[in-house]
Amino acid sequence: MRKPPANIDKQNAVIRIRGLYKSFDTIDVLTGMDLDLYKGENVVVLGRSGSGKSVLIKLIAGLLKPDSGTIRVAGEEIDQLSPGALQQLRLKIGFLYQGSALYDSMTVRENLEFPLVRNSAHLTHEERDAAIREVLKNVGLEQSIDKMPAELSGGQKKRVGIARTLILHPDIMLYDEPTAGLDPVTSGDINTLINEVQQTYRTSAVIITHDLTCAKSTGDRVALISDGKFCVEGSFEEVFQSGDAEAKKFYDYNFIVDT
Ligand SMILES: Nc1ncnc2c1ncn2[C@@H]1O[C@H](COP(=O)(O)OP(=O)(O)OP(=O)(O)O)[C@@H](O)[C@H]1O
Repeated sequence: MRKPPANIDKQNAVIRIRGLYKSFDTIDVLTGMDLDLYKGENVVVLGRSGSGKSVLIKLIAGLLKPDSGTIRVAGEEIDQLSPGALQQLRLKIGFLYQGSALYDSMTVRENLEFPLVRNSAHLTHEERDAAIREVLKNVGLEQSIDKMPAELSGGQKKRVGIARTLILHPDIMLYDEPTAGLDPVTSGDINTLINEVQQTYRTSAVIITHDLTCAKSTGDRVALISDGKFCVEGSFEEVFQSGDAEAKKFYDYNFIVDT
């Protein structure tokens, strides 16, 4: 699948990262990374295992602190924010964790109600119910409202995970390997959903993945990490026709589904 064109505002960077460094003990993970994510844009971040993709999105979400460099999210420099202000900013960010991170002992409805009760306490019971039904409809899972996570397939769990982040209407989505562990057809459905989310909710997104089909299908721009920074970025074709040695290795060992 080819990425449908998006409405991107190049004058408006919702994430701006400059000179980002992050180390753990003796490992230098990010070594001076720069990145802009524009309003309405999906950027796919590719990189080998251990190259720092998850560290990058945890830094963006304020879950880790940088050693140096700046990260501006929605106009705020996150390192400078008080805990309360960071909490407020986080409401603008939807984070889809690799394992979807659903509460196993709660139904789908309860999983979606949880963030609403915590963060939108003013809503009435009826308004909460309407919000849950609307978001489930938008991810194609209205019928599963009373199911337990154990009764759902991997793809359905991802959909509920996406619904749970969307219910707070985030401006920015961070997808951590959204197709990992899914078969190619279900992965294709998730890629389609990521693009629908971009259009319906006007989100900007960072999508980290190893999956080049996902990159090609969902990325308005693709950026490849090597040695702690981006070695090449551009459209999918630009990156993989660039002649960059890391991009070539990445491409040669991937299986791309062309539908
Ligand atoms: N909290 C932490 N403490 C110590 N080291 C960490 C921590 N988080 C990440 N690392 C290290 O940082 C490096 C980058 O990890 P990261 O999870 O970002 O890789 P990744 O590119 O997401 O890999 P994968 O594709 O396998 O998920 C790894 O060497 C990892 O061991």
